[in-house]
Amino acid sequence: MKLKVCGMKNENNILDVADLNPNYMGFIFYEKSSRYFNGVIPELPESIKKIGVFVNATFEYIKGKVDKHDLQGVQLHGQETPELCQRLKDLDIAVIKVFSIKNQFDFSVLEPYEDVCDNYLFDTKGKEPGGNGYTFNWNVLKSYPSSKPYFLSGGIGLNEVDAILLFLKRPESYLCFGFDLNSKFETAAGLKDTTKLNDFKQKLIAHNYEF
Ligand SMILES: O=C(O)c1ccccc1NCC(=O)[C@H](O)[C@H](O)COP(=O)(O)O
Repeated sequence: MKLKVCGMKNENNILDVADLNPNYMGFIFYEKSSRYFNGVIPELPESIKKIGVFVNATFEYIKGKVDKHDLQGVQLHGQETPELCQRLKDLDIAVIKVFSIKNQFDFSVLEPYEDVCDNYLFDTKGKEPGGNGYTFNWNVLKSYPSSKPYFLSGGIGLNEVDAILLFLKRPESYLCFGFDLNSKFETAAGLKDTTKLNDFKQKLIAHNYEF
């Protein structure tokens, strides 16, 4: 299992979260977000991939942030085209394309992205392009047609652990390779509660899921 902690903002907090050794940390480069990242990312262990989160940004803007912060991947939350994904993939970084879901989803929209991104991330459709803080109907993923591993995201918190354990037993979850955690683990926008994050990880480890 992979753990991604998204919406990091504060340098000391980034280092504290790094001690939990998540597989990915997300930095939001979307100015309208309360988690907008405008700082310097401290040196992190190589095992933690730095992911930049963007919403309908241009190639030039994204590349600028990739170069400046030495990002290993990007997560695209808007209506980014397959062509843009391909250009970003050509930079030799991971491309995660996000699709937002509520109660239903037309999976045919994934088709043009199959060869141009590494993973999908399924988030909750809401007022904001991300960080809405509530879950979507995971039953929708029963008809997931792709063989690409995906992240489950959207409103995941400690209260969701039991539902996650049930979800992971279902056949459609075998391509779920990680969880993206954000607002449910915050004490303030962009400030993560390491105790809660650790509890989440340990609860899954206690059920024999490895990170
Ligand atoms: O978190 C934000 O403020 C945000 C704003 C705009 C685009 C993406 C954003 N977050 C990206 C994420 O990966 C979040 O972790 C994901 O949307 C789930 O957030 P939450 O529902 O708070 O768990």
